[in-house]
Amino acid sequence: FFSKPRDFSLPNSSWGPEMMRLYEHYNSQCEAETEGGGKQKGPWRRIPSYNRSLKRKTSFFCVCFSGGVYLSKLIQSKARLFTRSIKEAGAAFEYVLFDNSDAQKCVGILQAGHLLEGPPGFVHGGAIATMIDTVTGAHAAVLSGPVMTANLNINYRSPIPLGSTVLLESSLDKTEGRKTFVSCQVTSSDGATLHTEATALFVSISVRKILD
Ligand SMILES: CCCCC/C=C\C/C=C\C/C=C\C/C=C\CCCC(=O)SCCNC(=O)CCNC(=O)[C@H](O)C(C)(C)COP(=O)(O)OP(=O)(O)OC[C@H]1O[C@@H](n2cnc3c(N)ncnc32)[C@H](O)[C@@H]1OP(=O)(O)O
Repeated sequence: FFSKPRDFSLPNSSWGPEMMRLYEHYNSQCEAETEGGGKQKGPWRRIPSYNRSLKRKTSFFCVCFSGGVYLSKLIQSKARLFTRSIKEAGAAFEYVLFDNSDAQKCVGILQAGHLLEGPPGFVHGGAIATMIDTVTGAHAAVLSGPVMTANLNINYRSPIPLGSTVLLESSLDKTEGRKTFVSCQVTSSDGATLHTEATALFVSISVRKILD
């Protein structure tokens, strides 16, 4: 029943204690206290959830060759960001991203819901890849503006139990012209278990070129 864009990165009733603990840990560092007792910007910044609001124009190609204006418009009007497409709170991807521009790092806190099952009791590898793409992609976009994933290389080290909360940490490796290289580690919420490691390459794009 949401007619307006909503910020999905804020706590809801499905968030468990570990999700809340990590959220508070980073959120409390979004503001720092000055010597005079006032408030100033802290090292971390919460990234509000991205709500798709682009309207594409219907091209001549769409009208004539790919299902017509109706299908094209219908699909576009229903389009939603994949990771925010399941409405039941806690059922799939519950996550929040924080960015630290001085450290050139971005973290994602993920609580993996029951619809993300792969092997019985564990999170699907594609869902893990989706979240790595999301955290590294948002990080690259913060650093370099509009980008697309050109390469994503993942090593799955230990399975992620369904329902658990994990931390995804993205670090900038280097930028070279239009290319932004980042690395990502997925660990258990206490940092004791390394679940997944990845490297990713993002290439800067012209949004106008893609939409046209
Ligand atoms: C409408 C788009 C809006 C974009 C909005 C952006 C940000 C929005 C903000 C926040 C969003 C928040 C959350 C979003 C959530 C998650 C992010 C999801 C991201 C994705 O899920 S996105 C979908 C999957 N993604 C694709 O669907 C890409 C298909 N692909 C292409 O669209 C082209 O392939 C492209 C554009 C990548 C490059 O094409 P191009 O023509 O612009 O550039 P070109 O080919 O010349 O490459 C330039 C230099 O990159 C090197 N290079 C290229 N590819 C390489 C590779 N694979 N390995 C090693 N090097 C590579 C070349 O070797 C050259 O290097 P050099 O300059 O040194 O010669």
